[in-house]
Amino acid sequence: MKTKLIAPSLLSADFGNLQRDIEMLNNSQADWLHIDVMDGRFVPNISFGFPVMKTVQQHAQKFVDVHLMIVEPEKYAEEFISAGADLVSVHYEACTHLHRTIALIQEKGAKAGVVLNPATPVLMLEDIIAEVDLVLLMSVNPGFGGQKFIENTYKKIAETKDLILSNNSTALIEVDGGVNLDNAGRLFEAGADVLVAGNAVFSSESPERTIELLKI
Ligand SMILES: O=C(CO)[C@@H](O)[C@H](O)COP(=O)(O)O
Ligand SMILES: [Fe+2]
Repeated sequence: MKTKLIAPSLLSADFGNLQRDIEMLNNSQADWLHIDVMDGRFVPNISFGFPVMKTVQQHAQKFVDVHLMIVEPEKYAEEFISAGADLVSVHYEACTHLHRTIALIQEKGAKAGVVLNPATPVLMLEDIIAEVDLVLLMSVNPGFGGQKFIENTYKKIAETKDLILSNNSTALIEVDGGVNLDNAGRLFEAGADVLVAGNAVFSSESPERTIELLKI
């Protein structure tokens, strides 16, 4: 899979014009569509679930990247895969049986990612890194778009890269939260493969142009 991928987050899209925004992304250089699912329990916010996923499935022509910010994600992962998810990422902090949940996602035909909150150390992944397709590093505390990027993420990217290399893993590194035109280049240089961008894309004058610029 090629690196320097951009995954615009639909959380910052115009929900009254969701189909229009998905079509805009289809016609842009966006590589993935990032779908943030929040349950009001794992994070202090509620976003959307299956009805919105249905709209995404009907219109998206891009790889669909689902970020589950929910408790007991193992209960819902399969339904998100049936609804069109190509990749399902679950939080380390939300999984009692992470190994089982990763295997379940892969058995149901999707790629599986593990997500770390800003305060969770990378070393917690030592015994799961060989199994996952992607590590998603949160660079803000999950729950909301438009927050300030946490600088400690650069250190965590380097640690994740080392962990991946020392385990002969092919996992991608994705960074999510506060990504913008000022930090995207440095994040790719540090070793990120995929950058999620919500506010930076959707609050810009030209989302298509911003997506192009985020790759430079
Ligand atoms: O998972 C989350 C937030 O919890 C993200 O995917 C945000 O939606 C990214 O938004 P920006 O920080 O880029 O505005
Ligand atoms: Fe996200």
